[in-house]
Amino acid sequence: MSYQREKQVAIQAVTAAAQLCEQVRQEEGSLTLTKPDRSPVTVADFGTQAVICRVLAEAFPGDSIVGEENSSLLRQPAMTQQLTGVTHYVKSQIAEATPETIITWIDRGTGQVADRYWTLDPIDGTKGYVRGDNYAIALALIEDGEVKLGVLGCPALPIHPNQPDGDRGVLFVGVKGQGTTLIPLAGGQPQTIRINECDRIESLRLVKSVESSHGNPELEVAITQSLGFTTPSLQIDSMVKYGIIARGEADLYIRLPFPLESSKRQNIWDHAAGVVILEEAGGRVTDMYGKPLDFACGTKLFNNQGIIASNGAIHDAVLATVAQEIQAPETSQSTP
Ligand SMILES: Nc1ncnc2c1ncn2[C@@H]1O[C@H](COP(=O)(O)O)[C@@H](O)[C@H]1OP(=O)(O)O
Ligand SMILES: [Mg+2]
Ligand SMILES: [Mg+2]
Ligand SMILES: [Mg+2]
Repeated sequence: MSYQREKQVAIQAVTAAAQLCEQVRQEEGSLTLTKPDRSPVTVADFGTQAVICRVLAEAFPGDSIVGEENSSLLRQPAMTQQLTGVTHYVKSQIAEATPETIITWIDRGTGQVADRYWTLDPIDGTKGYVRGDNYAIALALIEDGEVKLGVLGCPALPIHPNQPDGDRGVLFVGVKGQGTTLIPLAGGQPQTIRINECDRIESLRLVKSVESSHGNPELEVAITQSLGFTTPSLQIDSMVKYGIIARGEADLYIRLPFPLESSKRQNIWDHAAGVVILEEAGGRVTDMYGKPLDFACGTKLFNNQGIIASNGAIHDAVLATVAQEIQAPETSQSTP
């Protein structure tokens, strides 16, 4: 299958969502609400899920969508003002939107994992978004447990890695068997991207989270030291990290549980789009034991622990080092 129509619809949906997110960030004062699990969510997370689910539902009415958000917080009587805010921004993208249709569209994203389904993180890296830094809108299509298409909208990412103060706003688009392209969010020619082919250890670079509570940073640093990395790491929020490796700006992203034996598992929407984007650019993604990620078992990666995403060439060496380091008790229990 060429996935041509899926790709075109996903790009259209993510581009509209990126415009919404940037409009909210420019116009809103206080952005953050708190979900029952204490994690942050904003008017833009809800607006983005509404817009993307609406576009997908129109184009592919039979497809299930598994998204991060649902409307339960927004439907509470105390949230009327926030729902009005979401409606205002969604209307900029879809003129006929009403509070009622928006609730329906958001909850269109509470579907089940199926033989064919979409997974959506309307804003990945909400903390980065609120801080004014990087974030990603992440949409992926999965068939038979394999990611076939991934689109990552990265509105705050510089288009050219060597021009950090230049124009921003990038779409990464990966299609199984067809490679990965980078397209400026404002429009322009798709450009095929590849991972960094250089395997000189001293030039290799880790890309890591800004938020230290999201992984096991001391162990992650111990692994890169053991591998011999000397180039300072990049720090960037969200799944943008996958795109950064896919275009050769960094070589490795490690996300390990804390503590190591934690039963917590990663959400499918936090990785699916990044996996196909990086693999189609020449990279490799597995769990910390080298197993492929299993997107067929539910909303979380229940069959996988930890994530290793790399330029491919160093992957086996990284897995061997991870295996060594996780057996060293003094690093495995370190505080993040
Ligand atoms: N306390 C947490 N533990 C693990 N993951 C988290 C936590 N809080 C947020 N996340 C998720 O981690 C990812 C971003 O982390 P990072 O930028 O450090 O890579 C996002 O998917 C984010 O969810 P969200 O999509 O709600 O932003
Ligand atoms: Mg969240
Ligand atoms: Mg996320
Ligand atoms: Mg999110």
